[in-house]
Amino acid sequence: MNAPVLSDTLLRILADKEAEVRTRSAATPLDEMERLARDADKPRDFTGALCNAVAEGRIGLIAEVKRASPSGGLIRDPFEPATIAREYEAAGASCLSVLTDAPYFQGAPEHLAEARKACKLPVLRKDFMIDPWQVFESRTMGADCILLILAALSDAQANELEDVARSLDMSVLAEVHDERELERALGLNTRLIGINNRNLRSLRTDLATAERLVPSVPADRIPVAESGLRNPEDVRRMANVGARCILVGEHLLRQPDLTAAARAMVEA
Ligand SMILES: O=P(O)(O)OC[C@@H](O)[C@@H](O)c1c[nH]c2ccccc12
Repeated sequence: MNAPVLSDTLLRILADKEAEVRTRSAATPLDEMERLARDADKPRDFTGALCNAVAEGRIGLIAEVKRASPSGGLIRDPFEPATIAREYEAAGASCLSVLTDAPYFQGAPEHLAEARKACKLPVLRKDFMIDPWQVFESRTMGADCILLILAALSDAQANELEDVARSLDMSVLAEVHDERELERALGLNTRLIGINNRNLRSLRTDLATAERLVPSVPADRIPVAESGLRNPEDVRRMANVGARCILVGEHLLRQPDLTAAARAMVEA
C-alpha cells in the first residue's frame, strides 16, 4: 500500500531498520527496554517549548544535528554534537532534532545523548520508528519526542507507537507529505503536525508542499514546516501560510557560524 509514494532509498531504510530492531531487541528484550525507559530521567517538554516560542511571537525552531544524509552526502565534518547543541541554544532555537540512524545518516544514539547533555533544549529522536521497542529505546537515549512518518506506517502502527510515547510523557511529531497523510495524522492525539517538503519519491524539496498543506491544519494543531528551508525568506514564506514552527538541518549545518545562521532563521 505504501510502495508507490516511497523512494527505493526509503524502502531500503525501512527494511534495514526492521533487521536492526530484530538484532538489538534480541540483546535487550522488550520488557527490559521498557523498564529502562520508565526508569530514565523525566522528559523535557518538547511541545511546550514550541508553544512558548509561538506565544511569544518568535519562530519555533527545531534545529537539526545531522552529520550526513542520502540526498546531501557528508554535511558537516568535523561533527561535534555537543558544540552544535550549545550553538543552536545560544541562537534561540526551541528544540533539537538529532539523527540516530547510522547506515544512511551517519547518526548514533551517542549524538543524541551528547547533544542533550550539552544544553537544556528538548530533543527529537530523528529516526525511522516502526516498533514500540524503539520508542522505549528512544527514551533511554534521552529523547523527549519521537517522529512518526505516516507514509511508512499503518494507522494501527502509528496509534500504537503514539500510545507508547504518551505513556512515557514524550511528544510525538507526526510527519505528512500529502492531504491523505494529513487526514490520517489528524486521527492521532498529537498536536505536532510536520509537513515534510521533501518528496519521498524524488527526494527533492519544494516549499510549495507546506504552502499547500499548512492551511488545512486545524487551529488546535501546530504545523511544523520541515526540510528545504535555506534562508530567512523561506522561513517567512512558511510563516505566511501559518507555519511558525520549522525544522531546519542541512542549511544550518553547512554554515561555519551556526549560531549566526540559526539566529537569522529564528528572527526571520
Ligand atoms: O536538512 P533539511 O533539508 O533542513 O531537513 C531537515 C529535516 O526536515 C529532514 O532531515 C527530515 C525530515 N523528515 C525526515 C525523516 C527522516 C530523516 C530526515 C528527515
